[in-house]
Amino acid sequence: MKGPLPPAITVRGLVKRFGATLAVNGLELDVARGECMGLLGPNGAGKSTTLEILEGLQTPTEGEVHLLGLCWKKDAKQLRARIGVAQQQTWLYDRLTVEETLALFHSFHTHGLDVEEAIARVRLEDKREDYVMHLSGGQRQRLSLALALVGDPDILFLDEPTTGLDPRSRRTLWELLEELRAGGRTVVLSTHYLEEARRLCDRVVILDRGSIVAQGRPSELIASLEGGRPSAVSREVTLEDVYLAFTGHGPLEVPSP
Ligand SMILES: Nc1ncnc2c1ncn2[C@@H]1O[C@H](COP(=O)(O)OP(=O)(O)OP(=O)(O)O)[C@@H](O)[C@H]1O
Repeated sequence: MKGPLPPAITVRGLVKRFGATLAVNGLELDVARGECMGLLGPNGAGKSTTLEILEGLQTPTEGEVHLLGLCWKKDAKQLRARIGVAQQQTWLYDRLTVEETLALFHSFHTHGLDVEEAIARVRLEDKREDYVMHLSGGQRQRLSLALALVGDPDILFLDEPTTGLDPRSRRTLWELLEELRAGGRTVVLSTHYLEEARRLCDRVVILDRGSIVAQGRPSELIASLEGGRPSAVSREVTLEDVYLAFTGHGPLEVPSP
């Protein structure tokens, strides 16, 4: 008899050192299937390093990482086919069109979305025949997302998917990501935009200096600070307050455990 499906991601005792720098310091993480989890934290907190280890692009110094019950050491080929990655700066061929770029990436996969479907998912139909070098920043980001989706992955990793975009392009991308979420895919994204985390993520993990300083549903984290609101702070507590409080820079006090 088949047992329950393994969780999307489990991380145990993850450590990554670069020389004297401790980039990730004993991380423990579980991501359920279909969950959208956000990694937040100040510059240098270890978000990209953590994502890159999950994506198989870096090897951990210590610890265990399992994705869909598989691990990079033994099951790299299988895992490659089951994850999609959109990095902060995806390297693209400027002299290919949108359609050609997707066809190329599609050819790397044995199954997945067809090119037309991937183009439609990110609403680039009217840019299909444009060269990549003529795309705007937001259109490039949407193409990167389509490239991550073309293999129809079980887990999608997005490293700061909307950094550098204007507010309208950011909103367009949020709408696309909300649709993906609704489709039940597991998503892990890193972001500096708290509004993005609040809008898209079921759960956020706040990292600081390689360790988790807080985690939970955005609404739970906000509620956890409500009691510590000093009278000087009469407005509603926001996710920004949570972020600042847990990284040691905010006006609200973190409740003692
Ligand atoms: N290849 C590397 N060699 C040496 N140090 C590194 C390397 N990659 C990351 N680091 C260091 O590890 C720490 C964590 O970096 P990381 O890029 O993971 O942080 P981050 O949270 O993604 O930051 P940001 O928000 O600025 O992208 C930093 O101190 C960084 O300088």
